[in-house]
Amino acid sequence: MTTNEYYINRCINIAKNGLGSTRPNPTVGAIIVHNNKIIGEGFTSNYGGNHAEVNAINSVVNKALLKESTIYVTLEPCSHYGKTPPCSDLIIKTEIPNVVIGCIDDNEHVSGKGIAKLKDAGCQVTVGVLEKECKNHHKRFFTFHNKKRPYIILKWAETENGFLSPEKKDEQKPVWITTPYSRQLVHKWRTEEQAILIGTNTALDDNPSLTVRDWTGNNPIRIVIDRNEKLPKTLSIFNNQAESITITSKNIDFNKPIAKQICELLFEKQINSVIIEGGAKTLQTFINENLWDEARVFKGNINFINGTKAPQLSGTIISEEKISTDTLKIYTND
Ligand SMILES: NC(=O)C1=CN([C@@H]2O[C@H](COP(=O)(O)OP(=O)(O)OC[C@H]3O[C@@H](n4cnc5c(N)ncnc54)[C@H](OP(=O)(O)O)[C@@H]3O)[C@@H](O)[C@H]2O)C=CC1
Ligand SMILES: Nc1c(N[C@@H]2O[C@H](COP(=O)(O)O)[C@@H](O)[C@H]2O)[nH]c(=O)[nH]c1=O
Ligand SMILES: [Zn+2]
Repeated sequence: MTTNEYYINRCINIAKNGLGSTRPNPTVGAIIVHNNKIIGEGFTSNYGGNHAEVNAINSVVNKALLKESTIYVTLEPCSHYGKTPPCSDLIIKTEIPNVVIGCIDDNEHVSGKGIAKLKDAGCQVTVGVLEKECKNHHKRFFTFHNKKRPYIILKWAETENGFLSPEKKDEQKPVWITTPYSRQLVHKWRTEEQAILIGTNTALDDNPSLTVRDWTGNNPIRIVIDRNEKLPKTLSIFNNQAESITITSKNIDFNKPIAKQICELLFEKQINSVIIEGGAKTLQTFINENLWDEARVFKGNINFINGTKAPQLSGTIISEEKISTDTLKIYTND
């Protein structure tokens, strides 16, 4: 790893602290280095707050050192007035001479303009350090801007013999296939996404609340498919712990492919990521319409004799790990 890569990698790690609280804005990480020493760090504040560069610059105790420093940042510094003034202007004003950038911001308001501004002011700018890793870190933001839809994560838990739920259930709650450790990880994931979506049968059969209880962070917006508006408002998904949106035949046409229409609806609502937690029909609908980016599939070590079969998916496995007695495989769609 080169020195530049080492520092950009640090920016990515710092940025992860802001995942889920800056939405729909990207969660950027920035550090300031003077003579091979990190003198400032920052990540994007909650939506509407400071950008990462501002937080990093503010955190430097001896501001006189800025004139001899390098600022590292995962995404091109902004050049436009949004909720805050342009970061490229601040870098120029504070006279930081060197700027190292992970990837270009292809949002039409920025798209190279931040870099041009910095260069025009005489800054030494290096672009594309750990570009792939930075683009991956900003995957929600890039998918939203380039594909005009949210980043879509499919998630389910299946038994060793491939079932999501048993044929018969006595109670209106989930039958747990995975261990509490995996469930805690799922709650962490919920904090990282702007929305969570389930199908009608899951809402009725499991009565899930879809909130974050085993981790600290924001609850996602809960979205449920309810073609005929038959779901009782007493279900936990409609409680006041988080926002809920219902997708009915009033806002989409159920005679046409629905995943595409749901994506359009979420794009209109500025939702840049969604985790789809089932059931089988809903997950398979998004797979069949090829509207998914990542699938996180748990296999627990129990079996059901019969029941709802797990979805069928083909993708590339990018990681496989053991979580207690569960196996978690992550697929990407490429
Ligand atoms: N192990 C796990 O990870 C999970 C397990 N589950 C289990 O899965 C079971 C539910 O799965 P499943 O029955 O497949 O149900 P879903 O939750 O996917 O709901 C499917 C229903 O949604 C409505 N819908 C209408 N159009 C569509 C469409 N095009 N695509 C999808 N849904 C549409 C339909 O209801 P209508 O006909 O009324 O309009 C349909 O029957 C439950 O028993 C639950 O316990 C659920 C989530 C995760
Ligand atoms: N059964 C099962 C899962 N079920 C999923 O979790 C939802 C329950 O959410 P909540 O009410 O917030 O706890 C449920 O409706 C379904 O989407 N998830 C898993 O990781 N492992 C499991 O074994
Ligand atoms: Zn900015």
